[in-house]
Amino acid sequence: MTQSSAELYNQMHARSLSDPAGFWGEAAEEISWIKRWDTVLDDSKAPFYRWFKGGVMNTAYNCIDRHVEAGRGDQPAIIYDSPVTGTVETITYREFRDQVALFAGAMKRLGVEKGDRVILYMPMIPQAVVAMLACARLGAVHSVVFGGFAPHELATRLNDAKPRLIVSASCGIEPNRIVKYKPMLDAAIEQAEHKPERCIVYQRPQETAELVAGRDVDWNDALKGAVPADCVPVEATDPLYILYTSGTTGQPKGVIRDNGGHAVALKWTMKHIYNVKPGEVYWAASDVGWVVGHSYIVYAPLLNGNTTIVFEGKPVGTPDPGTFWRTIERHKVTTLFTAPTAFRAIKREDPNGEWIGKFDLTGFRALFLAGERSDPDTLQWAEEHLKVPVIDHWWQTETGWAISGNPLGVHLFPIKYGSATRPMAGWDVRVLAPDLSEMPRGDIGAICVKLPLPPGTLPSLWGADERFLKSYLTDYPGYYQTGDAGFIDDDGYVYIMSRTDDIINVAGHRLSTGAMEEVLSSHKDVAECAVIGVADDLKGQVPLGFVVLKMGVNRPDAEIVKEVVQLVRDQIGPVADFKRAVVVERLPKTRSGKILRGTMQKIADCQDYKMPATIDDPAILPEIADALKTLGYAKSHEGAAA
Ligand SMILES: CCC(=O)SCCNC(=O)CCNC(=O)[C@H](O)C(C)(C)COP(=O)(O)OP(=O)(O)OC[C@H]1O[C@@H](n2cnc3c(N)ncnc32)[C@H](O)[C@@H]1OP(=O)(O)O
Repeated sequence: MTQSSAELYNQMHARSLSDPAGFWGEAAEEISWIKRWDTVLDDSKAPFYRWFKGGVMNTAYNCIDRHVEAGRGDQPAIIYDSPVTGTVETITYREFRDQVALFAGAMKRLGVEKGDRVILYMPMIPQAVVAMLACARLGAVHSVVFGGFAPHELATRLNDAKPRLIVSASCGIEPNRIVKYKPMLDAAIEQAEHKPERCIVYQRPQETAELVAGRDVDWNDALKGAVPADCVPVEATDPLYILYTSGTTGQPKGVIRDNGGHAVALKWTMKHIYNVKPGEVYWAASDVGWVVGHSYIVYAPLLNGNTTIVFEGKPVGTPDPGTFWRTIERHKVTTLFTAPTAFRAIKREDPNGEWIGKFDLTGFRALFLAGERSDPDTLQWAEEHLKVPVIDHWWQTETGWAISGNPLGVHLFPIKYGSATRPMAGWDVRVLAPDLSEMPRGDIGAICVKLPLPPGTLPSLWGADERFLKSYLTDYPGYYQTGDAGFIDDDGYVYIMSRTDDIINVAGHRLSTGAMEEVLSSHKDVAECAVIGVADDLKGQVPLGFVVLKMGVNRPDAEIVKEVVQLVRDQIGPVADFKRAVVVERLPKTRSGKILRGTMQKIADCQDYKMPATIDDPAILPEIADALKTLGYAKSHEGAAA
């Protein structure tokens, strides 16, 4: 009797939980090791688990050199497609190996060694990927900072990661402006306590950055006379990169990714989750500054011997809403991965999908969505117009790859709108009540994952083991607390509904309202404040601020609002999209002084809410509703439902 593919998934998932060492030990055969591991899963220091302890390998070798040696030297490794500069450039695996080895040699000459940190502050150009892989080649630990962050955020990361070197570029290109990186880099270094020894700057034709003598080196000068560097053997458990993500305060969390477990897990996902074969063209339309960029623009496709697209553009406006389909046709992309917000932008400009029909998408097989909750309308629109499986999957910066999804390479489960389908191999997903009991199927609770987490997930936070324990492993002992709330239905489908903390998701970007409140509080006229995330048709959520002014301040409200908006842009960056704020007399609080942000958000989004039993002064809520109405929110608010 032949086994159905659904049974295959069931067996695979069950085995990955009952025999993780056997399961991932087999998956690790797909990776090239210099020395095999002593232990697949080391639990001797649980809850700090380590994968492939004793194993020695090099991630860059697995991403590049091994493919050249196996005959893929002439296959494109990277296609750089930049509608904002009108450039299309192809780099073969052989060329890529040579560029990476030479740049690694240049960094080595500047003193970068195994274990050193290197911060990359780069736009979406191939040099960003070259620099990432060059770090991996040397065993140096890269930390990529998204270009939409302001100098203050970069400075915070400099102080935490303490890099020896920064690699940057003269500018990024947004559709409406050139973003000069170098003044921001200089400002960040000025603000930071930790100063890097050197900076390498890639000068783009659109902008020439001024270099600081003795500290900054032009990318091309750094390469002159450099000796190509070999791959440095690293322990499987050595860090490959640090990627910062929003915490509940202004201090972001440095998620660590190791080398061995990461390579094993990501290679596995390409076949089992994405159903992509070596040699095919895979495109994650994101940014290397996010985990999607790390995992699915860079490491997973390269580990799998795919061609990856580095796309410097936006879903609309560069130049039109057909840019995704043009790119798929031009490069014969089989699989696209992007955030739902990108599709909402396209749908808004091309509601009938007319641009899709203009291109030949014959070889296009699947669309994957992640980064925020996929709204059913957008997903159905994509299904209807693309006529391929559209798969929502759920994961986080911390996890590095999908917790829950639809494993296209094993079995395509029927799609249920609003659900990220089933847990992937290695993920023992549970919905828990605060007393650790499991919620009945269909009931909402805290989504947690029973330890150990599979390979490729965060082993800790950079220099912050205690924060790692407190943030993820303390409230639900024996489990990883995802910070998401949701439920599992009778068929085992996972539904993610909301966050359990103050993190909001703006256009697929994870942001802390607490960090924004810290910025607002620093304004000289602000006595207290609150920031909430309100629903937005395009971006999913956008932040909205309330400020209470200090006694005696009598400047116009509009002036102060303008200043606080600018302050957040200057301190966090344009990516926060903090453009809406209002001055109020007072904030609604509980009798113990806790601001009722959840209630304010419900009023803004015109949702029913219950009058909190602990509210100090119920009369404040109508004041909040009136203030929200001035910004176009809470339009149909008529008061509390109960
Ligand atoms: C699964 C694990 C994860 O969640 S990893 C994270 C996954 N998330 C993603 O991949 C992000 C998906 N979102 C996007 O790619 C963009 O938001 C898309 C959809 C392309 C829209 O871009 P855009 O039109 O620029 O809007 P936005 O909200 O991103 O930008 C807000 C303001 O920030 C700016 N910005 C953006 N990127 C940069 C950059 N690299 N450098 C400098 N500035 C940047 C934008 O220009 C915009 O500025 P402004 O407010 O209009 O002046």
